[in-house]
Amino acid sequence: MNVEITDLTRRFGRVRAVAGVSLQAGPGVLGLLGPNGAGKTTLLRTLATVISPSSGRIRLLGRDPGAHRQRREIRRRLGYVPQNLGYYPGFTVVEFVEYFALLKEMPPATVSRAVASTVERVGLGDKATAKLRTLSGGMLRRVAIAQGIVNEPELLLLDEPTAGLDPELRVEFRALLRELGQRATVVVSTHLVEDVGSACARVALMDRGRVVFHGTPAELSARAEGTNAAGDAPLERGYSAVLAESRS
Ligand SMILES: Nc1ncnc2c1ncn2[C@@H]1O[C@H](COP(=O)(O)OP(=O)(O)OP(=O)(O)O)[C@@H](O)[C@H]1O
Repeated sequence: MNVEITDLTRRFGRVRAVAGVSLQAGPGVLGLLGPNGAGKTTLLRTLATVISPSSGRIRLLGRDPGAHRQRREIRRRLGYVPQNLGYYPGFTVVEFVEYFALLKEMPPATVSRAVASTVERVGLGDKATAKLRTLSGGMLRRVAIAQGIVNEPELLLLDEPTAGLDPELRVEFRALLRELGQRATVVVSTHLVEDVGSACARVALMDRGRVVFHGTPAELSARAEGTNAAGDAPLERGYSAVLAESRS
C-alpha cells in the first residue's frame, strides 16, 4: 500500500481537523469527498508532509515521513497540487515548472525534457514561454497540475483541482487523472461528484474530521437505496444518505 494511515489526528488549537482517520490506498485514484470544513485539506497537507500529525501513524510509499531521510525520499517521489498555489507572476510557464522540478531534486540532465513534455501534457504547449501573469485562472490551474506531475510522482495529492476549470477542461482533466492513476496512487479532493463517478476507483467521504465511508462509487450510490436522501444524481444521494446516517 502506498498510503497507510492509522488513527491519524491533527489539531489546530481546540479544533480537531482530522479526528482519528485510518485509511489505506494503493495505485489508482481515490476521491476524497466531504462538506466544507470536513478535514480534507488538512489530511492532504499531512500526506504532503507540509504539516505533521498531532498523533497517529502514517507510512507513505513504504516510508516514515516523521524520519528526516525518509521524508526527503518521499518528497522526491511526491506530487502535491494545493488549493491555492503561490505563483511567481514574472516566471514563464516553463521556468515555473522547472523550478519545482529542481526543488524535487530531479536529476538536472532530465529536467528540460521532463518539463517540456509535462507542459504539453497539460495542454499548455502554446503558452510555454508566456509569463504567468498573462494566464487565465484555468490555465494557472493547469500550471499547478504541471508542477505536481513533472517528477512522475508515485503519490499524487490534489486539492480541488477541478475548481475553476470550464466543463471541457474538467473532462480532459479527468482523463488525465485516470491515466495518472494507472501507475501512481492519486488522492484527489473534490466537491464535484461527477469527478468521482468518472475518474475514481474508490472514494472516501469525510465529515467532521472522520472518514464516514470508504468504498467504490457504486457502493456509495447504493447507500441511498431505501432512503429519501436528497440529490440530483445517485452519487449525490449516496453522499447525502451517508452524511445523514453518520450525523443521526
Ligand atoms: N491552519 C489552521 N488553523 C486553524 N484551524 C484550521 C486550520 N486549517 C484548518 N482548520 C480548521 O480545520 C477544519 C478542517 O478544515 P479543512 O480545510 O481541512 O477542511 P476541508 O474539508 O478541506 O474544507 P473545504 O471543503 O472548505 O476546503 C476546519 O474547522 C478549519 O477551520
